[in-house]
Amino acid sequence: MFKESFKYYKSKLPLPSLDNVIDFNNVEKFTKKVTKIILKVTNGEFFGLIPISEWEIYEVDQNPGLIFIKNPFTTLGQRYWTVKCLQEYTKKPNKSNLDPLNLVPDNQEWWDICQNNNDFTLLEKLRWITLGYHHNWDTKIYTEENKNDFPKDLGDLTVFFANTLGYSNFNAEAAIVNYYHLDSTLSGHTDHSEMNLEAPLFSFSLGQTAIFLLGGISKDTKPSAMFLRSGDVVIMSKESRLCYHGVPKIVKSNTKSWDITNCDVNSNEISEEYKTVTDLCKNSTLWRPYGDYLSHSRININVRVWVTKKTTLYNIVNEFLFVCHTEYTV
Ligand SMILES: O=C(O)CCC(=O)C(=O)O
Ligand SMILES: [Fe+2]
Repeated sequence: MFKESFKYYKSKLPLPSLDNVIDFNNVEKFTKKVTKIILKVTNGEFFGLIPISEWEIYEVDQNPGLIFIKNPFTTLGQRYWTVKCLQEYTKKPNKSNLDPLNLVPDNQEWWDICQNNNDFTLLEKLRWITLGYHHNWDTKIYTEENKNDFPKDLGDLTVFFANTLGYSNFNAEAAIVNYYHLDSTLSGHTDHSEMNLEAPLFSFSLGQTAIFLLGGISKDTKPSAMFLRSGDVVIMSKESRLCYHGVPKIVKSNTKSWDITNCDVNSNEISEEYKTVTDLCKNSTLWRPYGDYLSHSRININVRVWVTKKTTLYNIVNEFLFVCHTEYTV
């Protein structure tokens, strides 16, 4: 069933109908498929995010544990993470699919070469990078020998989401950043290599829109299809943590939420840690190549491992309380 849906949405001829794809921008149409979640926590702030009290959060009824947060990022927040994913996280010692191809000389950076030489071919060749504990694609394992420091800013962001959702001991230790173009797909898979399979996965999307499929623990379950747009956050927790998922199609978005200039692009209250990159984001000339990239690509940051097992009584109680305070139907 998963494969069938994947093929259906991937097809170019005939093009699929997108009528059944859950659209959180038009949630009234899907009241029988999603449940709105009201958080207990309403205060707390994090750089680049709108206040928690304004977050729109849903759970997909057919997939308990699949939590969707409709773009909680500000314009500046989306720009910040885009710049980090293209210009900084792509640097060594982080690993990428380009490493074995030897296309980037040791003393140079992928993003700089692409920009200086206008090298669109090299730009499009980047498909993934890994951060922290590097996922070994051949053995599908993480090891102590194959790890680097996890970026503090991305760790802090993910922990902020985890704490807000009731995962009070979450510790971001590894991530995969996926780079998609308009013809890219990601076939159905489960993420089961992590040592701690109880910890949720956090996924942050930027740029073009994905059709995301989430099925069951075997390929026999018909998956739910949903749009993931720029800024949307998906959390695969509980029963959904080990379910089959994939991206059969990228669709061109008709809005650019990373380009709404009257948002907070000019905001001044930015802490030192974020200042250099945010200055770049606010400068329309310096921002342009990043905006151009987003206009034909999608970036997905998948913070996916919590190697350390930190189940405490406090954790269990906290997660239980979170569930108790959430249920109500749209
Ligand atoms: O791009 C996405 O939304 C999903 C990525 C994913 O499933 C993965 O990196 O394991
Ligand atoms: Fe995955």
